[in-house]
Amino acid sequence: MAGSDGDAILVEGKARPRGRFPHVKRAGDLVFVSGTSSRRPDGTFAGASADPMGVTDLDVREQTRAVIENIRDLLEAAGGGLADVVNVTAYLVNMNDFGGYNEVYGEYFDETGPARTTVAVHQLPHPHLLIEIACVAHIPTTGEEAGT
Ligand SMILES: N/C(=C\C=C\C(=O)O)C(=O)O
Repeated sequence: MAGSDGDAILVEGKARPRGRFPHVKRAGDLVFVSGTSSRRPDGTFAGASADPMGVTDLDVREQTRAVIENIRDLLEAAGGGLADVVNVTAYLVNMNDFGGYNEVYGEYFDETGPARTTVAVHQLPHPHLLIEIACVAHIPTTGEEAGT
């Protein structure tokens, strides 16, 4: 954990938030994960490349996998994991990517897993992004967090 102010956590080794918000915020036994992309700590994106002419190659499957793996890391910093996720909100810039996204999603979660909502949005905070996911996890506190 890079920093923690009360129940707000910035996770060391992960891409820094692009604004003044934490990666993760705990509220009681619920842990809220900020919208997360496939961004790496160096600012590049898994599932996105561009040639010198600016022609892009964007892969929703690779981006979806990287997003979920990033979320896994954030949840582990909060003492939990993907199995604790109870709600997912996924933002796609193009519903034509739904199939690829849904396929990779199904490798991580099934009908016993979190509730899910998927919507298309006009834009995400970088033109190479096809997907961003925010989620909520149920991770009961152990008491150690409060120093008890
Ligand atoms: N969650 C937000 C941006 C995330 C960007 C990223 O993970 O690359 C936000 O601006 O609210």
